[in-house]
Amino acid sequence: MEAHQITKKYGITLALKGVSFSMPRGSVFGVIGPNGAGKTTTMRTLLDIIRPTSGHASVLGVDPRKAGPELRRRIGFLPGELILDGRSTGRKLLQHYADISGPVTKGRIEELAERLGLDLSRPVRKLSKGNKQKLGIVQAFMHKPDLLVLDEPTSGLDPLMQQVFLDLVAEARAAGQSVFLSSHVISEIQQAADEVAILRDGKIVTISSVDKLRDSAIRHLRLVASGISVAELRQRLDSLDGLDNLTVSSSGEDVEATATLEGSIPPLVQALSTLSLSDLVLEEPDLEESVLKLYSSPSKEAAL
Ligand SMILES: Nc1ncnc2c1ncn2[C@@H]1O[C@H](COP(=O)(O)OP(=O)(O)OP(=O)(O)O)[C@@H](O)[C@H]1O
Repeated sequence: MEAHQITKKYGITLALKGVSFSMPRGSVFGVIGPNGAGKTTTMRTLLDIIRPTSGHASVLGVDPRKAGPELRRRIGFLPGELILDGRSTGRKLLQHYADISGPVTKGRIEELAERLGLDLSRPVRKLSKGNKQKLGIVQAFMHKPDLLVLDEPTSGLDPLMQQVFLDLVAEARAAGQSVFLSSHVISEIQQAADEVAILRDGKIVTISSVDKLRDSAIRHLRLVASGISVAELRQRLDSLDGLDNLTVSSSGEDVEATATLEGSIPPLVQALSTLSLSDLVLEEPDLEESVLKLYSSPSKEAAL
């Protein structure tokens, strides 16, 4: 799937300001961004539910504006706001969708429903929000489409069901299907996606592999040293690249320092090598913190 400089205006609101990306077939591509960033609008233009103001896209190698039901059948779409016929039972509704976008392998709907703990015999109007979302997930996955487009797929799902969903994504990927998903949950993107785009204010701020994003993420540092003054320790750490939010204080005989570290570790290890340390903690990179920084900081507008 490819997008080239897509813009979308709603009246005077410029919802998309030139969105471009390329997603290799068979990969899982995640989009994250704050509310109103343009995630849903991006998906809708890719699926030709709405027309872009300018720019163009290619979906499964086809221009979605020119493609008909044949392309739609190759796509499984889970919209952010599901509108379902409340009078039908889940089973009837899914059968109806299967008639439109099938073929669906016999037993597939039941298998997915069972894995998600979804009762297919209940009228849709009596289902909870999470159970309606499960129905949406089943209809997106059931016909094993070449491309899955999923808008906030785990919204309303409990942690156990979120894991089932992640399993379904992993299986789709293993079967060669492509997955384009949006999420507010960074850990979910981290687990599910190969690549992640961060969308902010109608623009892609960063496209990066999840591994690269993790490498560039912020770590928290805490150390306790003895035989050194507060001023000396501060001086030694202050000059390190990527070290921020440094605090140094004395506690009895010892000196304690805390900081955040963004970037490589060896210079830090070298700076600490001659210290007499009684404690040293360098936490797991905090992807969430790095991403939230990208949501708001104008200085990070370059691809990682
Ligand atoms: N039909 C519409 N008419 C007018 N403005 C719209 C319409 N749909 C979206 N917008 C505006 O376009 C911008 C992008 O909205 P969009 O729904 O794509 O964001 P989003 O990233 O999906 O947000 P969220 O995380 O809250 O779902 C917002 O400023 C929104 O108010």
